[in-house]
Amino acid sequence: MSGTRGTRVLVLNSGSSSVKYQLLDMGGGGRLALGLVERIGEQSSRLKHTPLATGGEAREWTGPIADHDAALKAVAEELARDGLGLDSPELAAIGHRVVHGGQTFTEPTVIDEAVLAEIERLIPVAPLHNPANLTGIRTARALRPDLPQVAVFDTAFHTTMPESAARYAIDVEIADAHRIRRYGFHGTSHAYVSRATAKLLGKDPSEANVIVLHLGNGASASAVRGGKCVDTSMGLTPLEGLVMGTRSGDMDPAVIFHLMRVGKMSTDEIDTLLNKKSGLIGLCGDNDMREIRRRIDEGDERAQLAFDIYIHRLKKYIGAYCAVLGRVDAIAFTAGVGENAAPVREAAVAGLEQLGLLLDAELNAVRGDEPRLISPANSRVAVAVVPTDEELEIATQTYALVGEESN
Ligand SMILES: Nc1ncnc2c1ncn2[C@@H]1O[C@H](COP(=O)(O)OP(=O)(O)O)[C@@H](O)[C@H]1O
Ligand SMILES: CC(=O)OP(=O)(O)O
Ligand SMILES: [Mg+2]
Repeated sequence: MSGTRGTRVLVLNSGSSSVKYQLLDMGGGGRLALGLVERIGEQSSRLKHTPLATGGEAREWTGPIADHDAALKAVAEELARDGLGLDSPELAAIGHRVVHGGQTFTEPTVIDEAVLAEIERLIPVAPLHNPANLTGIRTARALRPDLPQVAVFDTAFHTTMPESAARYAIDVEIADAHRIRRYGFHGTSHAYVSRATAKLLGKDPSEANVIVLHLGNGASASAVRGGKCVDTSMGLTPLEGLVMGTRSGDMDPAVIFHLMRVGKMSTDEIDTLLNKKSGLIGLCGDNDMREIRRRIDEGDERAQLAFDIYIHRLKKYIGAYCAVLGRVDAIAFTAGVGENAAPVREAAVAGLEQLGLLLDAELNAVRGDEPRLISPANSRVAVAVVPTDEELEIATQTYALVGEESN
């Protein structure tokens, strides 16, 4: 069976309300198709599918897509229209992004019932993500029960964090009994981007110290020393750290007791408040950085305040990780905001000359899909924009594992 397997890998990156996907030929054919389903669960769900293999035009439609199961079936239909359907014998495996792997999963893992049960057990510590990941896996398994399905965990890259960074300063027995520690997320992106940044500097990853700022809807920073993560901003769950689209990031935990005792809010209400109604959307009503910048240009003070709080937090993490690493070779901006929002990069680095960080305004304004430097030659620390590619990284890890297993 394995000898007849093809070389294609379908990657599914299921977010809380979206699915990003890519079909790649790992035998040298590159990307065959990619796309995105967003606003799942709303009336105006949107699917955008780009059939790269056939050189066809991107197809786009909007309409209600109820859940991740329906989203994946819609994706399968689009792929089938291009002759790239999930029934293809050329498909070697399906790779899934899984956000929380706890301490159990430190490597890409072929999914079986026991793996599914563990991902399900971890739902309380990734409430926005693991349920969507599970639905994606179950639907994909139903469509192709014969194919290996591989989970690639966001948490895996962060398992090298020393105990001094991974532990909270709480009672050790209680922490261990409940497996409370800092796991970190977006690890596939931090791994890919830190390596790509080293390459941009002409260094081997084992020689480069890099701060990666992954700024998407969820956002996290990591300190990577010689290719290994030594600290990251997310913790037990993807709620800690930076200000995000809808999540608060760092806060005095006593805010929660106060909301319970004085605000009379329930645990679930507070959970929803901090995960879905905080961050940029809580501060100004918008979580899309494009919209926030547009409002700032019109003089909107709430949008300006949200932006300032977002930048203040980001700066604190840059400073902290300079201290953690001691020597920093580069800072890399990535993900939707990091790759596209020049004003965010400019504001985050402004005033950090003492830390060796300079920005070239003209380079910062250039748009592009390739990794690029945005600092002048005399900047002691290089500042870079390095587009992430979680799907490619997941495909690479999936194919390596499936190839290994079939030998
Ligand atoms: N041109 C742009 N300028 C500013 N922000 C942008 C731009 N394009 C995308 N973004 C931001 O990127 C975010 C999505 O980033 P992405 O990495 O795709 O997030 P996720 O994977 O978490 O859904 C959007 O919410 C938006 O704020
Ligand atoms: C872990 C996490 O926050 O992921 P995302 O940015 O996709 O929401
Ligand atoms: Mg993302």
